[in-house]
Amino acid sequence: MADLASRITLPPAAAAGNAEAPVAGAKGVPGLVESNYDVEVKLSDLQNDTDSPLSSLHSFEELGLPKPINDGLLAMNFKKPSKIQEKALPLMIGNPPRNMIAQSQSGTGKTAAFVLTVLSRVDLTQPTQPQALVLAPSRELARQIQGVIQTIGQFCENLIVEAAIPGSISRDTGVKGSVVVGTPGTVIDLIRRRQFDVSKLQVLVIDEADNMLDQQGMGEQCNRVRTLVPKSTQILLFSATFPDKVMAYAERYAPNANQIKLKQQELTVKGISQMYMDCPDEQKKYDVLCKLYGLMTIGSSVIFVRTRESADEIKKRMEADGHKVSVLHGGNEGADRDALLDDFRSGRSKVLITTNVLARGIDVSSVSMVINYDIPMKGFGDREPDAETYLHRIGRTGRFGRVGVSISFVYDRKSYNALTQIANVYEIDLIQLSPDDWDMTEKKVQDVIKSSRAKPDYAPNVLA
Ligand SMILES: Nc1ncnc2c1ncn2[C@@H]1O[C@H](COP(=O)(O)OP(=O)(O)OP(=O)(O)O)[C@@H](O)[C@H]1O
Repeated sequence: MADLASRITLPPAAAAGNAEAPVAGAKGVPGLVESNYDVEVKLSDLQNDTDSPLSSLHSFEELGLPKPINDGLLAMNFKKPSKIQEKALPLMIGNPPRNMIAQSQSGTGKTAAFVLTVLSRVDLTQPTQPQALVLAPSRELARQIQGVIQTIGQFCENLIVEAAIPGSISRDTGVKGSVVVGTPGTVIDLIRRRQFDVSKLQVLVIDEADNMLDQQGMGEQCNRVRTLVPKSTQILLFSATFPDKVMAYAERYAPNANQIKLKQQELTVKGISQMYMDCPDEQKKYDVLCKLYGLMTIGSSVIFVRTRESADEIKKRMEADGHKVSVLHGGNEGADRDALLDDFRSGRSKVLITTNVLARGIDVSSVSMVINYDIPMKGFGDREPDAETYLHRIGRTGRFGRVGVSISFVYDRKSYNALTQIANVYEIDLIQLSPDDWDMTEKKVQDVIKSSRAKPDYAPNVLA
């Protein structure tokens, strides 16, 4: 297994985020419980470094957004825009409205970029008339985005933000929000049952657009939504990844769009130290996972596995071995899923086992470690590595300048080859961890995680 091992040159991620000032997350988001644990980064340095995706030359005020929106940004403690916010916002809020296809690394503030556009377009003299629709691939992400809109929009009088996710709107009520955030299946059902009037829609945002427009997945549903909204609706497509085969379709979905794209080598986040563990066999993967438990609970951790069944199975085994873990996947009831994620956000649970359902978009700033217990593979045949999902999974850590560790487990030729291919796609050098030299493994992981200087109590929204 020489290929991966010979590429051990990634500089310690610690260098990317020298601890100093706490960074605001989506704190105080209504409906979302916030963590009392957080890590610190020197954001001011990153935002002045022009090579960083967090940098900008301008302030939010220079964008000319209405005062209530600027007040919301202040309340979030967003001092300066990130690069994607600085570049995309002027193009999106201008008139006449133009479509946008925007790509930026995970955790760099794409949500606020489209949320500010949505808020600048809605006419709140008609607060119950749906005017903006945001589509997301999971209920968890839809709820999170709803919370961000409510927080940034907290000074926008009469703003109503509704979630259109399974179980959120009963059959005898209509959608009564100026902004609606939902999952495609539920949104289509609501439109078909005439509970959701889309005739006055100004903006349609598709978050995680490459995933959403993929014809193997929710592409058909998103297409239907597109045909149901007015032709003049401004279309905004956002993601950290846009593989070529989806990009061609995206350009048809959002014609004449302004485009902000990244090169393949720019996609990884510098603050994430990407490591891998070469395990002797499948059984040892579990043993190594348990040994890592102490390191996982320095901050919070997410363990990604391939199937719901293995998620449940690993939870059972870990609990029997005395470890406290929780599990969230698509087989759980909606209300349970909400409660499980709220517990994880608040730090009540610190190790979350999940499937790809949480691979995209979820923003929990205390996550300092991501484990790929199974390497992500595409489709049913499991033949091809899923490089996009890998990037989104590891992007659950290292949010907005923070540092974090990802550890991918390999144990046979197939998993090893898959990880090698993923590393080649992004031209990344993975750091090898040895299951036989535990002292060194602990040191390598701790060096990164401890450099993020975990604080026991979170000081909400205060930037030094
Ligand atoms: N200008 C800003 N200043 C400070 N913090 C910010 C700013 N913009 C966004 N953030 C914070 O950065 C974090 C990551 O933002 P966000 O969730 O929008 O990332 P993203 O680019 O959508 O990531 P992903 O690709 O994983 O969906 C959030 O906690 C958000 O509150």
